Amino acid sequence: MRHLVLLATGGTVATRSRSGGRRVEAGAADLLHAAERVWDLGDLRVEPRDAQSIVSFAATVPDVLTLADTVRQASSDGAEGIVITHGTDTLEETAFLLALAHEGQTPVVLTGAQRPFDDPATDGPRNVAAALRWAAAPEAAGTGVTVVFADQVLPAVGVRKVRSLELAAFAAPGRGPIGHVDELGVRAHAVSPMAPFLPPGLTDLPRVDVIAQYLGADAGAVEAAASLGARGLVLAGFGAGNATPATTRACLRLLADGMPVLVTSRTGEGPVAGLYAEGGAALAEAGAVMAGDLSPWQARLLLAATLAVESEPDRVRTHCLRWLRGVGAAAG
Ligand SMILES: NC(=O)C[C@H](N)C(=O)O
Repeated sequence: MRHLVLLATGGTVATRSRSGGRRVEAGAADLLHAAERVWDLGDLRVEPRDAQSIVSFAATVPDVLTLADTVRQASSDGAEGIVITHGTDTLEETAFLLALAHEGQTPVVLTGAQRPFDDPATDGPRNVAAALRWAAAPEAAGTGVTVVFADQVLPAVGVRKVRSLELAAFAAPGRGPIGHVDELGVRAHAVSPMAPFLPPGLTDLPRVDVIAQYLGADAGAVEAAASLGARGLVLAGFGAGNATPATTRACLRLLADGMPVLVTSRTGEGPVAGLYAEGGAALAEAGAVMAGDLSPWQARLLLAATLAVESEPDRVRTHCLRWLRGVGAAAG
């Protein structure tokens, strides 16, 4: 009988509707009971554990680093699969950070819900049942951190919340789904990439700010980030990775001073490249890292995690590039 751990952290999947708005009230045991009513999980031994009890828009990097340690503990306690229930708002960031920390073959699977626990048509129990099924499947071994939602299995790297209220809330554009779990059972299509490097015991990560690009954006956000002590910047750039002339100039100044800059796209799908003079090409030429198809939010965590293990600018750059190539996000 497979031994799984179900770690509850909160999120809509665990909320009930109250007068002031939704509140996290259901724990891991409640979520497990509800999942057992969807599919017979009798061939699994699932141990419910309450890790946190928050909505995910209130979660912090230290919360996720603590969760990474909880996952390590569950794994060393002998869990053969770990399912984490989580709010959907920042699930893509938690999944990514856990992937940077996760080693070994034990599958770690995140799931959640778009509708509350007490909604008569809630999607939570089916998502949790599917996540447990996937975590127990031999196909999941070695796939690292994945997200199971609305019958799809998605890789941690590249996963994004793409719909605010619809049940199929997540996608991994250009990368997934890597499997499905439904009435037919578990079907795996490919294996998620994994390149962990985050050491245990970290309690926080260095500050990295995301700089949004929009029509006529000036240098203010870049300058503010630097003066607030950011150790690195991520540009949520236009198109294939461009920024306004003012933003580009401000970034070039910081790059010259040794501040690492990662470039992403605000479009939602596809890689970035240094194509335009005085835009992405100028940034790339000055040493900015084109962060492949990563979202600004996942690129921010890649840079922050890198800064936790490297400080010299060239080494930070090389480390990010190697990692991006390793997961197929950047051109080799
Ligand atoms: N569907 C959800 O879980 C959204 C919720 N606000 C959360 O992230 O906790």
